[in-house]
Amino acid sequence: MTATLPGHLDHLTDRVAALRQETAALHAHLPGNGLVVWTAGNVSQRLPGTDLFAIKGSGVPYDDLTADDMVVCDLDGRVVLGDRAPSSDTDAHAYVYRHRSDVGGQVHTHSTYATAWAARGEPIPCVLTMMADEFGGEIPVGPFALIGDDSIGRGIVATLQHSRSPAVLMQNHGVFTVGRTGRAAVKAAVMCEDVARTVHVARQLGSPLPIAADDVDRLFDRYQHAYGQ
Ligand SMILES: O=C(CO)[C@@H](O)[C@H](O)COP(=O)(O)O
Repeated sequence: MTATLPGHLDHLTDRVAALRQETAALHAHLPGNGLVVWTAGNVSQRLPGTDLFAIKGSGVPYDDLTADDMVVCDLDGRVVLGDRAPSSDTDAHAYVYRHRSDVGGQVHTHSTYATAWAARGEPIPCVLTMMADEFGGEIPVGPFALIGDDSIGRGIVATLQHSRSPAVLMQNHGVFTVGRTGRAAVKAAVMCEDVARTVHVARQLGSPLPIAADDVDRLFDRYQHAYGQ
């Protein structure tokens, strides 16, 4: 239990407080979009330019989440601030932050449709323009990994190395997403569930049509670089 930052990190006090507040607030999007039940899932965010990140305390109900329930850890997963035991996935998130300097936020959910694909170990094929836009191809499947150490993180990093997708379906487990910010990772988790559901329904009706690889590239490029304001 550490109620204040260690002395050498004193200068980060205000930024860490803001990070904990923002990370707590992002969690509301998970039950809000039907991506989790009870205490499943978590969000983390890196404090930019530092070796720190904030993550949900383990097993804390979403209704009760406040900034004080966000545990601040270093990139080895050691707690530097917080009264709670950190998320079961802390070592996994830490591994991803250590190996992906471009990642500023991560989300984990057990959202129903995407997790049903994970249970079968089947990637979601790129058959929707929205998938090309956000994921740049299929949503890949990572290996089965036990919970509690960095095994999940290793699977995430290894799988996403060969993909433009910010989401990976960890086999028999669920969805893990990465983003430049926590908000971007939340968006990827919301969109992952949406396309998982649509492609599932399409498969009940027939055979979804793949999108040609060069069209996937064009769609991805437009959405990533020209879409929006
Ligand atoms: O599935 C897992 C473990 O990967 C978690 O999502 C749990 O469902 C929630 O764990 P905490 O973050 O509350 O420890």
